[in-house]
Amino acid sequence: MTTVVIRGGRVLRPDMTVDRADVLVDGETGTIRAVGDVPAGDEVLDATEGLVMPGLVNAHTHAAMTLLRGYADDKPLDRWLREDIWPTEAALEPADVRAGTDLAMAEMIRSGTTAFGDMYFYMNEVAEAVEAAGLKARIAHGIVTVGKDASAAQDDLEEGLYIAKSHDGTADGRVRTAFAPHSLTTVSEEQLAAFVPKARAAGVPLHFHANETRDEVDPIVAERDERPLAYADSLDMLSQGDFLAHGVHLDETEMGLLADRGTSVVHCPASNMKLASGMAPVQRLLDAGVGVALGTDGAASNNDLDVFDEMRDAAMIGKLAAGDPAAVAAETVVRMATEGGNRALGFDGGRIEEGAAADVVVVDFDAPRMTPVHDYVSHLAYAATGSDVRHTLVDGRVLLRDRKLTTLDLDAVRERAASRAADLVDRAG
Ligand SMILES: CSC[C@H]1O[C@@H](n2cnc3c(O)ncnc32)[C@H](O)[C@@H]1O
Ligand SMILES: [Zn+2]
Repeated sequence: MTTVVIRGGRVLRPDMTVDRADVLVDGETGTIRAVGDVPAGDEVLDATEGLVMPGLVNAHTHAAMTLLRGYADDKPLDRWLREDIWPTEAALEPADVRAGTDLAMAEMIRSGTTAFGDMYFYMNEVAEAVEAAGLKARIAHGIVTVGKDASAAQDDLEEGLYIAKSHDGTADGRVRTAFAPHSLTTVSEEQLAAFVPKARAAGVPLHFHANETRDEVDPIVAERDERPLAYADSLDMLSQGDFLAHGVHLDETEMGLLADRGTSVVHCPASNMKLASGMAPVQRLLDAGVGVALGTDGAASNNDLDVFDEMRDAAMIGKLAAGDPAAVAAETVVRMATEGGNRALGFDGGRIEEGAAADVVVVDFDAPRMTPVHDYVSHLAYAATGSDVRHTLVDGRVLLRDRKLTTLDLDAVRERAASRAADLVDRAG
């Protein structure tokens, strides 16, 4: 099957207008061949009462944390990580990560995500899982050296570099990589100074958590008498193509630095709310010219991987943070979830137009929740959920057809994930 016609629906154009059009995608080249009156294809997908739009991008997650969904809730970040998450993750095995990642991808494909940014452990398994499921991902081994002896820390840093070098461009270019020190407080200055240049030499971007909580920012300022992103910049950690997660507590100078350097911020509104980390200054970031994408963060701090929810949350909390209902408007969050995510991860999706990557979803507009339709973009931002997604395609390949996964066996994936999660929690004691 090389060409697919998506027939009978409306199309969300790059300028955010909507009109009646069919779309022809080419599974050989992975691109959109035509939009409008299109010739016949090898396969037809029905889009009646649907909207054809660019696939959503979940630009910051820890996919296999689906195994820890609902395991520990209602604590602030630092206590949640130290008391619950890190002790349990210490018992992770490679097969857990495969099972949790498969579950995450099933959830993401079903809710219209076509690419994700992942930072976790056992990333050889993640690369294999992404290749098999057909999604796109920029993956990275997450490096935490705090609390480790010198040799274990060195191994962790080397593993981060090895994963970045060995998987980049695999799966026909669907798997890309990054170098991912977990944060500015969990990897030391000496280690960052030694390894960031190696990542630069390897030509991979950086992905790290930054400015997430006051408890993380204040000690950096107290110890160094400089803001976290000034410190990161001094270590060459802010470049074009790099992306940092959260960016909640930022001052104007840091926002200017991000804009100047071309570093994206992945806004994670649900995780920031659940952990009470704070309200990111999203409209101010956009006004400063910073690229902003959306991420769910891991399923343990969200607790789902639905980027539609993230759009709605981003719009709602963005207005609250700005004290302005016009801030972070519907069109803005749709752009953040599509173009912004692709830009942050360095993929070429995000537009329904001839020649663009065929990362495409069809969203049903026939649910009571979506009726009437005065404004399609309004519904995408404020009313739709992942359960409204009918079809998902990546590089022109159908991964969800009429709500049924084509590359993952959902029952088997759920069963394996539930069983590995139970064993993991037992092992962790
Ligand atoms: C070293 S792999 C990634 C690491 O990050 C942890 N994590 C999950 N959510 C967050 C968050 O919001 N801030 C910081 N770190 C987070 C995850 O459990 C892994 O240990
Ligand atoms: Zn995270």
